[in-house]
Order: sequence, then structure tokens, then C-alpha cells
Amino acid sequence: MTRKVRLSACCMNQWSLDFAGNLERILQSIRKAKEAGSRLRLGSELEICGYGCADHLLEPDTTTHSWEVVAEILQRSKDDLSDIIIVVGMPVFYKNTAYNCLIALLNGKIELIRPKMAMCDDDNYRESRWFVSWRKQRTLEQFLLPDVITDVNKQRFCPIGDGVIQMGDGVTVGFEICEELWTAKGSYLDMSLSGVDIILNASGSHHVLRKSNKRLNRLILGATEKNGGIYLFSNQRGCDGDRLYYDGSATIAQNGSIYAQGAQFELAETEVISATLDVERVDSYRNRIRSSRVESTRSESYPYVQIDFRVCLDELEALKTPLTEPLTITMPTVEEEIASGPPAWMWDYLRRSKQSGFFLPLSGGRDSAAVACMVSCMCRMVINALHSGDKQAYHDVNYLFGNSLDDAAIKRLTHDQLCGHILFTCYLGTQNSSKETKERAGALATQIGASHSSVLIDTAVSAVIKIFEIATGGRLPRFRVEGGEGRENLALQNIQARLRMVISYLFAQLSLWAKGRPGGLLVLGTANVDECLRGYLTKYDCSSADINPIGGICKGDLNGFLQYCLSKFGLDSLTGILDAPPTAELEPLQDGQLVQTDEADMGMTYEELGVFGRLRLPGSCGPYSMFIALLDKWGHKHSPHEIAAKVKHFFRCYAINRHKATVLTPAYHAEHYSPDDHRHDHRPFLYNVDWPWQFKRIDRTLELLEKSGLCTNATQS
Ligand SMILES: Nc1ncnc2c1ncn2[C@@H]1O[C@H](COP(=O)(O)OP(=O)(O)OC[C@H]2O[C@@H]([n+]3cccc(C(=O)O)c3)[C@H](O)[C@@H]2O)[C@@H](O)[C@H]1O
Ligand SMILES: Nc1ncnc2c1ncn2[C@@H]1O[C@H](COP(=O)(O)OP(=O)(O)OP(=O)(O)O)[C@@H](O)[C@H]1O
Ligand SMILES: NC(=O)CC[C@H](N)C(=O)O
Repeated sequence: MTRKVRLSACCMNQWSLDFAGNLERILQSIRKAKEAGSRLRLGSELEICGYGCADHLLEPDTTTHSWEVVAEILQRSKDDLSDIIIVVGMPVFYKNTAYNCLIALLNGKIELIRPKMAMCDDDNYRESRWFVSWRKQRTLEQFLLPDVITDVNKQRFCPIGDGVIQMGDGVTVGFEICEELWTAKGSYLDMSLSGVDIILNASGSHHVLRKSNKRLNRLILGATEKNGGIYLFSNQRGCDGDRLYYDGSATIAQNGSIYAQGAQFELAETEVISATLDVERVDSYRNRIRSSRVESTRSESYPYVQIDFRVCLDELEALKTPLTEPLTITMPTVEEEIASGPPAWMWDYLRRSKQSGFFLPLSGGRDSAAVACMVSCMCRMVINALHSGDKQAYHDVNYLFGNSLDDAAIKRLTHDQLCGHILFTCYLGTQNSSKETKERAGALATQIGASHSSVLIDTAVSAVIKIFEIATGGRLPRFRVEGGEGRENLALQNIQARLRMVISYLFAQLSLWAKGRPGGLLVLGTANVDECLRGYLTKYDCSSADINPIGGICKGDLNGFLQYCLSKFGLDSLTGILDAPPTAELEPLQDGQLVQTDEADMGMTYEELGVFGRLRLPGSCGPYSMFIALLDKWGHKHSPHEIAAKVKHFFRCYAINRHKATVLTPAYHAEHYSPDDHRHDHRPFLYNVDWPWQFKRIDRTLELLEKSGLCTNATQS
């Protein structure tokens, strides 16, 4: 005997507080699930208001409008969207307290409100600021529904709490909300042991490089392999108004195998995946794990909400519907993640901000090259979406062309042409710039099809210096190579860098005007996560842009991404960029030689910076514990004194420059060690940069090592 069920999980590109758009996407996903023959459709966490509402979740309006949206869905569930269990996510107030909830409804009735039982407060997450977790395990209470719901269906009450739905055919459906899968004792454990057949997880899970592997292979598959059962994972996808990119990857799994998998990075506004599975196989799989059957007999039952609805296909339908075959999934490489996540985020930002394109100061170095390549990747994604018939992409692209394109023109559009239309790059040279970087910038822009220009900004630099000279009665600062001191040398560098920012904003505002086109451009920032951490950037220079797609990515991963673009898309102009040593080109050449390279300037290599960054976060190391950790890690190549000097140098630079993190351009969040001060890494920005107590503690350990003969000579490799 089989008990076949057909189920759907969704990914939707929700937008915080866009209730109309969110409702439309939810309705579309329910329609798609119905068309796929499903009898259950799972949406994502807080999908009605959008996961990223943040402090708007404290406003009663957010809950009020969410109920209004539910009322619309409820109405439709009596009509064209009937006979499918619809599970949606929204905030719910109960006894003066806000809960992050899932609502299960069917044929005009709210069947259950299931509040989240474990808040997520790691990294960017701040759920406890807005919600409380539901503590009453296996308990249901009565919830008085708001009038807007009662007006639709005359229903006054529905159950709220940690309950499970039991269908008319005996199939049981339990609920988890995102973090409940990640906690040590995931909710699925108790539910699986107590015999729940299908577990639904609605998530608001954002992208971090290398994270999806853990989510899918270790958590989702780990949970169902160990405990058996059918598991549906739905997630938001896209930029819903913040630095985060929710990375979809809807999944349907059973007993440790995947049966349906949605895309991680896609531009489509709704995606629905469906699978036909046999509930009977849950019984047989679990029953064979004999030890867990003993645990199962001990487990307490959940309160059931009984629904007179059959989720299993009837006999004839079941005979006609083959079971879905399991899939083999290959996880994307880091380079592929970089080539998709930030570009998809930029596209959402561009179309939702209703701006007309991007302005990028292109230096011929690696960072701005990486950003240019990301825009090119974005254009490829958009063209793919267009060519696959995506109506939203059609609408958004046509908007960028002033709604002037007909179907045939849209079909002919290439990614290079799109790039030429929306990406404006400019080489902003000074007397310290080299011919080589100028040529590299031009060659890359040409290869990706960007609209490129090259200007000299020396007149502006000299004019500003002249103002200073007049104001100070003739004091003219000089570069170090000309005999100037450190302050003069830095000021002369910073004026070039800052003027690039001013000129970039001017070009962003007026480049389209100059071409007789409407609109303005978003300025793209290009500071990577390592530079931000070390503070190796000028405050309010080109790092002060509108958005920065690489502010959460380290130099090492960016190098890998450039290599990937070189081989995957044949962008051979990247060869010269990759071969050249990273340099700011802010100081004059000395005897025709480059005096300034990033690594020499910083006093550390990008590789070392990556290690410091990860030890600081998520490693939670202060100076002393970082020193101890590095004695083990680097002991084979550096003496303890050298390691101590490196750690002290890093922390001194970090402390001197931390104030720059308070004004960092909003950047795509991609790393656990991001120094973003606004949402992720909350720290003071006024430090005692000498760290007297901490550094003395390091010195005491050095003394101990010396006395024990463990601190002999430096063995730098
Ligand atoms: N604790 C604190 N809280 C608030 N502000 C603080 C502060 N400490 C210093 N300041 C202020 O910060 C300012 C100094 O910072 P800032 O003006 O950024 O200048 P600063 O950090 O001194 O110099 C910029 C550094 O970035 C390097 N760099 C490298 C590569 C490229 C680029 C580039 O931009 O293209 C730059 C450049 O070589 C130099 O080492 C001063 O106004 C100072 O008073
Ligand atoms: N000559 C230039 N023309 C245009 N933009 C420039 C120029 N020099 C610097 N910039 C802009 O300022 C940013 C920071 O400059 P910096 O010299 O620190 O480069 P970087 O961080 O090493 O990046 P890149 O590798 O792109 O040079 C660059 O990424 C670029 O956007
Ligand atoms: N919304 C959540 O509960 C997020 C949970 C989880 N830690 C994640 O990163 O995906």
C-alpha cells in the first residue's frame, strides 16, 4: 500500500513592508503549487511582511496589515485557491506579546497558529528584540481572531501553540520555524520521535559564503537521515531592503535524501518546488531504526488539531502519479557563490530603488575589477531570466530602457548591451597613476561592454591644495619622496582619494543627463572586508558609495573570483590585473619605481589579515588569545616575538581605524568576520590603541617562553 502525498515548498523574493507585492507573490506561489497538484504549500518565515522588517516589527501596523493580507488569502482559499493547506508566516500579537508565527489555513478557516520556539540572535539576527519564543511545549491555547478575519469566515477562535495537524487520512504535519532546525535540540527531534510524518520549516535564512552546505547537508539531510520523515524547507530569496541576501534553496527531503531542490540564487520572484512522496516510507524507515523506536515509546504526544481533509492522493490519482526520484545535488564553489549572490542582490537593489544604473570608479586594480565583473555577472543573470520568459525581469529591464523596447528588441538584447546601458565606469587618473592601470581599466571595461571614460583630476587636486596654501600663508605639503613628513604624505594621498569620491557622485548624478537620458546612477563602492577591518582606506573616499557588493568578501576570495571570471567568461583583460601587485597609486614613483604597495603599506599581507579577521570574528579573540592561537598556527614559521609584533600591529591598526567602520558603505553581507558596525559587529570606536593591559599580558607570556628556552631565534620562512 502507498500513501502518496504531493507537497510544495516555495521561495519568494519578498520585500519588507511591501504588503501588496508580497501578497501577489504569495498568491502566485499558491497557484503554482495547486497547478503542480499539491495539497500543501509552505511559504517562508514572516513572508507576509518580509523577514527584514526589523524595528517595524514593533509597530502594530505591521501586524494589522499582515492580518489584512491573511484575510485576502483566506477569502481566496474558499474560492480558486481551495483544497490546499496554505502555510504562511507573519507576526502575531497574543496577550500583549509579539510572536513570530506560521499560520495554517484551509478552505476559509484558520486551523492553527504555530509560534516560533527558538529565536535567532546570532550575527545579523536580532529576533529577541522583537519577539519572544513560545515556551509552552506541546500546549495549545485559544486565540481570538481579529475582526478582519471573522468578517471573512465568521470564525472567532483558532488554536495557538506547539501543536501538530492531523489530517483526515491520519497523516501528521508538524512545524518548525528557521532557527528551530539550528538549535542543539531541534524541534524536529521530538516531533519525529512522536511520529510526526511531515515537518515544515519556514525560514528567513540569508547567504553567507560556504553556509548553504551546512544548511542542506548537515542540518536538513542530517535531521531526516537520523530521524526519518518528510521535511520541507522554504526560504525567502533576494534583497528585502537590507545588506542581506536570502538565498532560497527550497528543499524537499525524505529519510536523508533530497527529492526537490530550488535555486539558491535566482532572479525569479517566485519559485515553487514540488515532490510526490510516500508517507508509508517514513513508517518503514523509522521502524528499522530499532533503538530510536524505544525512544519513541517514551516520547510525549503533541496536541493534535484535526482537520477533515485528506492530504494523500486518492487511489486512482496515486496510481497515475509516479513517486519523485531522489536527486544528487552539487554545492556551488565559493567563486560561483560570489558570481551569483552579490550580483542578484545588486539587481534587486537597482530595480527596487528605481535608479537607472551604476557608476563605478575603475582603477585597474583588483577590487574595482571584481565589482565590474559582478555587474557583468548580474547582466548575464538578467538576460538569462529574460530569455527564460521571466515577466518581472522583462518589466524591470524595459523600465531601464525607458519602456522603449518591444518584444523583439528584448529578445535580441545581450548581456554586454545591457551592461553598456547601465554600467558607467571611469578611470580617475592623477599624476601618480600609471599608464598600465589606465590601460587595464579600459581593457576590462571594453571586454564587459561597460560605458567607460578616463579623466585626469589633477586640476581639482591642485586647486584644493592651493586653497590650503593661501589659507596658511604659503605652506605647501610635500610627499615623503619629496622630503615631506608622514602627515603631509598622507594628506596629499587622501585629497586625491576624496576628490575621486566627489567626482564620482557628480558623474553618477549627471552622466545620463549628459547623454539626454533620464535618471541617475548608484555609486558602487569597492572596499573589501580586509581593508575595512585594517582601516586601510581613506574615510569618505570612494569607499563612501551608495552600496558595496564586495564589502563582505575577503581579498583571497576576490582573487579566486577574478580567476573564475577569467576562465569562465574569457575575460583575459583580468590577467594583467591579477598579475600586478595591489597598489593605491597615491604616491609618486621614485626613480621610476613603485614605492607604494598595499601589503608593504599595511605592514601585513592580505593572507595574514584574513587569519586575523577570522580569529577576531567568529573566533572571538582579543589580542592575548589571538597571540596564543597564532603561536600554534604560525609557530613553524615565525618566532613568538614576531607573532607578538604582528598581533600588536594588527590590533593597533584596527583600533586606530575602527571609527571608519561607523561610516562604511552598506555592503552585501557575505562573511562571518565582516566588520560592519551597523548590523553585524557591534564595537566601540574609541579605543586605547596601545592596549596596555592586553599587550603587557602578551609580553609576560613572551618572558615565560624565553625563560623556558622556548623563545629562541626568529625562524621567519
Ligand atoms: N578614534 C577616532 N574617531 C574618529 N575619528 C578619528 C579617530 N582617529 C582618527 N580620526 C580621524 O580620522 C581621520 C583620518 O582618517 P583618514 O582621513 O581616512 O586618513 P588616514 O587613515 O590617516 O589615511 C588613509 C590611509 O588609507 C590608505 N589608503 C590606502 C589605499 C587606498 C586608499 C584610498 O583611499 O584610495 C587609502 C592610505 O595610504 C592611508 O594609510 C582624521 O580626520 C582623524 O582625525
Ligand atoms: N585611478 C583611479 N581611477 C578610478 N578609480 C580609482 C582610482 N584609484 C582608486 N580608485 C577608486 O578608489 C578605490 C580605492 O582605491 P585603492 O587604491 O584603495 O584601490 P584598491 O582598494 O586596491 O582597489 P583596486 O584594487 O580597485 O585598486 C578603488 O577601488 C577605485 O574604486
Ligand atoms: N531566521 C532564522 O531563524 C535564521 C536561523 C539560522 N541561524 C540561519 O542563519 O539560517
